[in-house]
Amino acid sequence: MPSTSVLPPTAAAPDAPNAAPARASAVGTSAAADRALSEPAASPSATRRPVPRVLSIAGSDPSGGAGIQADLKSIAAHGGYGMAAITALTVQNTQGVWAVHVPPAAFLAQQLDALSDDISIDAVKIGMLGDAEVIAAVRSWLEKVRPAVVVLDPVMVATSGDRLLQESAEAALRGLLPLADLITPNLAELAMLMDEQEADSWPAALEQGRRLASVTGATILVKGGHLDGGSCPDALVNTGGLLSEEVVVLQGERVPTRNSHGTGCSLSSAMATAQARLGDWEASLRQVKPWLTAALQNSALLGVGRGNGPIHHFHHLQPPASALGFADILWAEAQPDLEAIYSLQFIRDLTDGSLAENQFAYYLAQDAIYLNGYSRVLARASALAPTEAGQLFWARSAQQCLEVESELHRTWLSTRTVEPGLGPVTKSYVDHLTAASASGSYAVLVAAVLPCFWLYAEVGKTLHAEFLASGAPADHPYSAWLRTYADEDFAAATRQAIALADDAARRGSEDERAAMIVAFRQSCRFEVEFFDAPRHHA
Ligand SMILES: Nc1ncnc2c1ncn2[C@@H]1O[C@H](COP(=O)(O)OP(=O)(O)O)[C@@H](O)[C@H]1O
Ligand SMILES: Cc1ncc(COP(=O)(O)OP(=O)(O)O)c(N)n1
Repeated sequence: MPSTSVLPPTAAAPDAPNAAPARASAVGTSAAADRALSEPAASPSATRRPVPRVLSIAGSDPSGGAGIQADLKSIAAHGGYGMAAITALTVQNTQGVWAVHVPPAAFLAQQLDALSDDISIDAVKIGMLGDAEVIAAVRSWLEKVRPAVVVLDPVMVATSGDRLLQESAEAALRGLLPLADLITPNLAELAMLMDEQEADSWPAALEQGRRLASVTGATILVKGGHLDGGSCPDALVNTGGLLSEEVVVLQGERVPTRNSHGTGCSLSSAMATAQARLGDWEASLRQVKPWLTAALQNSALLGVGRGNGPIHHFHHLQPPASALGFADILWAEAQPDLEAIYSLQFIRDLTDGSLAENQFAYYLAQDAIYLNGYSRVLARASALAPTEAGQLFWARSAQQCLEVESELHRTWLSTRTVEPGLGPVTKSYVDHLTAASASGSYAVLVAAVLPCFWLYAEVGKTLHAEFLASGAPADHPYSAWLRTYADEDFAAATRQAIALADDAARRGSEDERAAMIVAFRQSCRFEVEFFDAPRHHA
């Protein structure tokens, strides 16, 4: 920990108007390098507040995972009072950024002045800036109103690959760096700020971080999110003696999830808030990193979007994932696909009875082919099951599949004319299940076969309820089929399959559980495609 004797006096009294000490103006000046010693930014005692007032100057992400929206959640999750001045509006969801609109910089300047004229700001987090004019507006405000904690996340390109800062503004962003106390670049941003190649290893990243710390005088948070491998370290680097050592590394495990949308935004605003409360960067990172890891671990519970989903900022207000069954996590993962199924034309037409007969016939024929392959895979699950109850359940289910297949041919398909061929979606789905059965992992196999029980039962229950709610019209062409969805035996079998998956997850390793989620998600995706296939291939 830094001794208080090396720390300078307070930059601004907690309730006094924000003061504006002189700051170095460009990267690479010796004044900038000296700053860490002469005026290390966070002046602990004065900035420590039970509920710090934290301003985020960043872009808006309407999907709520990154930008201002993530910052406000992150600030609140760390006990701060959040404020937001919006630099840019994005058209964005979990799959990418589709457009960016940057309002006039003068309007942002007005917002910033209105805030600092009225409110003592304990910490500022700066995120997406968009263009050079916005950077200039933020810069002149920072030079005027110098909050005690300034965290700069040099947002340039989203994980999706979309640009969030005009290329022509990169030099202006470099010029802003010495005004920050903490800079939180990811590996690509770190390389760009140093005008060097991206680091290909953790030691190389730390070296690059050290160079950036030395030219800016700021503390650098080097992030390991984009590294390969099972670990995910972060490090604080300061060459001016602000930390207990020049480089302080915090090890961390990599969470096997693709829900990493907004991790950088959330981390930087959490650090700004924690620093305003604790006045110590190391203590702040020690508090923030485990929170972020848990927010990633619990992200599946949110079930937001079909791409890189957001993290769960308020996971600590809910039972932790470990207290929930693994099946709850799988169910959260399935929600986007379930929603996709309900919005399919095939499902809507089947429910209201307007579905073309050839599409229904194609669906039935593919179902029969699928059930045959599915039966073989269930038989394999029976062979691998660790308990007799599991062995019996999967064997019985395999047999029932063959019985339903033969019933389909005897009744539903006997009066219809359909091409008997194996459709592309059916083939891909069965191939995926067969690959899971060849993986040798019972847990992965059970996760792969589960959506066919679970999503089908859920969709069936909903469709049947809608059919009854519409008065169960006698002339509905698919009424007999919709009534089959009410089968209580299938619902009971589904409950048992879920319980067996839960049990398999409990017995499996961490890696196996991660592989279960991947296999389950893939099958959920195939469930959507299976219902959509008649529209394309009938
Ligand atoms: N899969 C993961 N598991 C654990 N921590 C992660 C994971 N992905 C990112 N992080 C953490 O999220 C934070 C943001 O890191 P990073 O992804 O490198 O930045 P950015 O979001 O700006 O691209 C860092 O603290 C990093 O360690
Ligand atoms: C409005 C907005 N600001 C920043 C980002 C980038 O967020 P970040 O946390 O750096 O990382 P990803 O979300 O790209 O993983 C954004 N997307 N939108």
